[in-house]
Amino acid sequence: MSTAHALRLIAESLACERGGRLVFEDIGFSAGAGELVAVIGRNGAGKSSLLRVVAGLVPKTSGTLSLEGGEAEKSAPEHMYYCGHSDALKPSLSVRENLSFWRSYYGDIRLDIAEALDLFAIEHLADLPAAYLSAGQKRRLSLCRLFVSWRPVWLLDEPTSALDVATQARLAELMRKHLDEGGIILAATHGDLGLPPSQTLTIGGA
Ligand SMILES: Nc1ncnc2c1ncn2[C@@H]1O[C@H](COP(=O)(O)OP(=O)(O)OP(=O)(O)O)[C@@H](O)[C@H]1O
Repeated sequence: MSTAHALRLIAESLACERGGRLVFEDIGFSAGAGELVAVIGRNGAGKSSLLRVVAGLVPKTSGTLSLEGGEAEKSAPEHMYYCGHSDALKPSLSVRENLSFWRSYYGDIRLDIAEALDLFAIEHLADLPAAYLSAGQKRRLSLCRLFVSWRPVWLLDEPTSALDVATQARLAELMRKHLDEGGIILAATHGDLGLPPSQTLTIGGA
């Protein structure tokens, strides 16, 4: 956790093609520890694609990406959590089992399962199969993953979608805490994240 204070995520002249079509080009940013970058733009502009490129899930067509100040033995994506539109839950596993899976997958254990579920007030749902959760409950569970293990860079794709107003405020509070601890957040959004971004990156000319 201590290395995070020297962290800097730098992207230069990034371009991305999907399905043989150029989605964006010449995208750059530099985000240091404690910074929130809001990624904005119209539907289909490439916000999700950018987050997926940064996470190493989609190849960049050109440009450079680097993470300075990370742990030498880890790759850049190993410093990152990617929370996409789909909540990445296994429907037949219980809420607790889903979170346990991610906790052992990510390592660097931080909170226990009950503590993490409690952050988003879903501890009472721990034994329910994920398939039975409402959309907002699924999103809450997906966000709990951020807290079971420590990863300094959070890539959040419309993190407030499906969340009620109180839970959006809770997420903003927890994002603030992560930034105060030296984390970096890139969040694609069409709305208000509940805390002011350090910088705004517009994809596709909005
Ligand atoms: N797997 C894929 N294969 C081909 N094209 C894709 C693929 N995924 C996304 N695209 C295309 O890439 C473009 C950018 O999509 P992306 O999801 O990154 O946009 P976005 O800015 O996040 O949109 P939204 O605001 O609607 O979520 C779209 O035109 C989309 O159709």
